[in-house]
Amino acid sequence: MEQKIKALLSRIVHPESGRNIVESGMVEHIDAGEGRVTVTLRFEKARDPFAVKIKRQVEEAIARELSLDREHVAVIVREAAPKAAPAASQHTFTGGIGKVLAVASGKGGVGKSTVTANLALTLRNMGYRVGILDADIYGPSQPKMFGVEGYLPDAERIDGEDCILPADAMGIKLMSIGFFIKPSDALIWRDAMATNALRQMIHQTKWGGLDFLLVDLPPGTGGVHLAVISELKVTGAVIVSTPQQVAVADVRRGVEMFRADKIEIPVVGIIENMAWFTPKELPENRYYIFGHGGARAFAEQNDVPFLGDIPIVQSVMDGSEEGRPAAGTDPAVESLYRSIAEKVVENMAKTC
Ligand SMILES: Nc1ncnc2c1ncn2[C@@H]1O[C@H](COP(=O)(O)OP(=O)(O)OP(=O)(O)O)[C@@H](O)[C@H]1O
Repeated sequence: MEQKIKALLSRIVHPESGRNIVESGMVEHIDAGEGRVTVTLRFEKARDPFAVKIKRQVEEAIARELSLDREHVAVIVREAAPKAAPAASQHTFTGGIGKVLAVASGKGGVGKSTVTANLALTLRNMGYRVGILDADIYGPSQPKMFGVEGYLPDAERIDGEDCILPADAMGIKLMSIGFFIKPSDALIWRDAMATNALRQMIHQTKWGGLDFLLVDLPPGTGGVHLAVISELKVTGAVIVSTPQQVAVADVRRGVEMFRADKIEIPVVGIIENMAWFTPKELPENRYYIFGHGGARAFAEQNDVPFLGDIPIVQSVMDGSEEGRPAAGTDPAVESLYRSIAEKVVENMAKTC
């Protein structure tokens, strides 16, 4: 039985090495019997970006070929310990990236990922070449925003270097930490593990030529922010806030983080999201549920440009659910984002 399993696993190839997983010694152990199979795979790299894909391929192949239920096939993934520091001479595919715009927020749930997706699509529709790096390790939502959740990145070899292919999300090159981990993994990830994977995603993704790379950061300030800042030359940052969040210390801390000594990343502006609500039947009415004007005042007091406000709109929420950002489908939302995107381009040209 073990030989039979080995034979079928030898058809599975690691996209980066190009060698089959049996030949390259990745199949550490096979335990077969009583209608159950357990396979232990060993990956040389910590957080190998292809571990999820290969694990799934192994499960599918065994279940299919041996006519077993999927729950009777267990694949254990073992990985090498993460390396403490990156290789100094690491090759990078970031050379064609023009400007890097970090999108940050003081707290979670304010719509930072939604704003990133809509802003990226607007820039794309204005004719720019755009990429998104979804670095929100605690809840990577860009794959869902663009309806590419099932995407499993493949590898390609260019000039002797391995690169990972990003998803094509409505003409935007999208690389997300969500392509490599299960949603249930996200919460238990520690910054150190995430940093290692992020570093690979930044440098190994085949970005090609981009005018803008938008980075969807986790909420708050932390290790991932520092990792992104140290691996990528971030040209500017945008802060997303809701009216009730705007005056609080978290937003100020966000601004201070980018402006800190030795970091010195210009804050391109602040966007107020969920600024008001207009019911469909009363299109002239605006209800400022969470307060009014706070972001503008904060911007003035802290010498940060105010980029604009976005109301609570059903189409924005539906767009995120359906994998089609509203800035590409709802003309009212499109025009709000257009005005914000123009200011972003202008402010980046001026200050970055
Ligand atoms: N302007 C808006 N109108 C209506 N719904 C919105 C708007 N902005 C965001 N939402 C909805 O609010 C929810 C949270 O948005 P999102 O996931 O973008 O927040 P986030 O700040 O990125 O959160 P996280 O902390 O998980 O990273 C989503 O359901 C989204 O569809």
